[in-house]
Amino acid sequence: MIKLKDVEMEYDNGTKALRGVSMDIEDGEFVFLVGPSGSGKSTMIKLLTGEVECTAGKMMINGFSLTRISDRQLPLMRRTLGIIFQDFRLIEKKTVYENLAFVMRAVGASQREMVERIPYVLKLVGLERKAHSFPTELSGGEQQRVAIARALINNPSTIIADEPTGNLDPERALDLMKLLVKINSLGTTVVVVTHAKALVDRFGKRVVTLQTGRIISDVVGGYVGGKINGKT
Ligand SMILES: Nc1ncnc2c1ncn2[C@@H]1O[C@H](COP(=O)(O)OP(=O)(O)OP(=O)(O)O)[C@@H](O)[C@H]1O
Repeated sequence: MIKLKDVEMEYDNGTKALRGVSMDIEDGEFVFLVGPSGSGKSTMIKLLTGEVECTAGKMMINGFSLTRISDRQLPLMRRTLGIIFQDFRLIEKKTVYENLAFVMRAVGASQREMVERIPYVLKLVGLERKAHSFPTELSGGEQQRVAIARALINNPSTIIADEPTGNLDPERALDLMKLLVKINSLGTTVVVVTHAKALVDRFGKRVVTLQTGRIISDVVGGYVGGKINGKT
């Protein structure tokens, strides 16, 4: 579970990126985080992943209190998260299989666990036939699916995706969102930051809208400035 209480984030130069954000995300929820440029979405992702610390307020992520987390606990908290970046961040000199094995090895998985888990996750994202391809041999949509497979490989309880459809054409973007919905239906909490409002509208999920560092709307099935709960 993710819990934010009166969270503020002020950067060193005095910019207040978040101004008193409170929000709960239950286990198993699917949440879109939307808002105009500069509204604080990336800052929120950085806080959730422990990349930066909030300057006021309280945060709990999957049982860890981020406001007083130790250096020893931070990697353990991060293991509960699978993070999907817009620019994929795959290792180009490794095959798809090796990219995934690398991440499993980092948490001490055995060869046997890898041989079982990697084909399962590749099948889930529809890439079972690309295990031995290199990232440069894949389309943008396929590379993004490898990035999703990598985020899932260590079975995190929460997936956090930062603009995952940013580099994809509309059809691929829709497929990718459907894949995230499928992953969510298998029990993983999913938080997606996106600009793709048209896509968000199609799914009828919870939508949290940020504006100038504040939550201005938190509804199921729509976003502020367009349709809310299916009504205009
Ligand atoms: N490292 C930083 N130092 C100072 N100010 C920052 C820093 N990163 C972001 N900001 C500022 O914080 C505010 C929120 O930025 P943030 O990147 O979180 O917005 P965003 O909603 O993700 O925007 P976009 O959709 O354009 O990516 C902006 O005013 C931005 O200029």
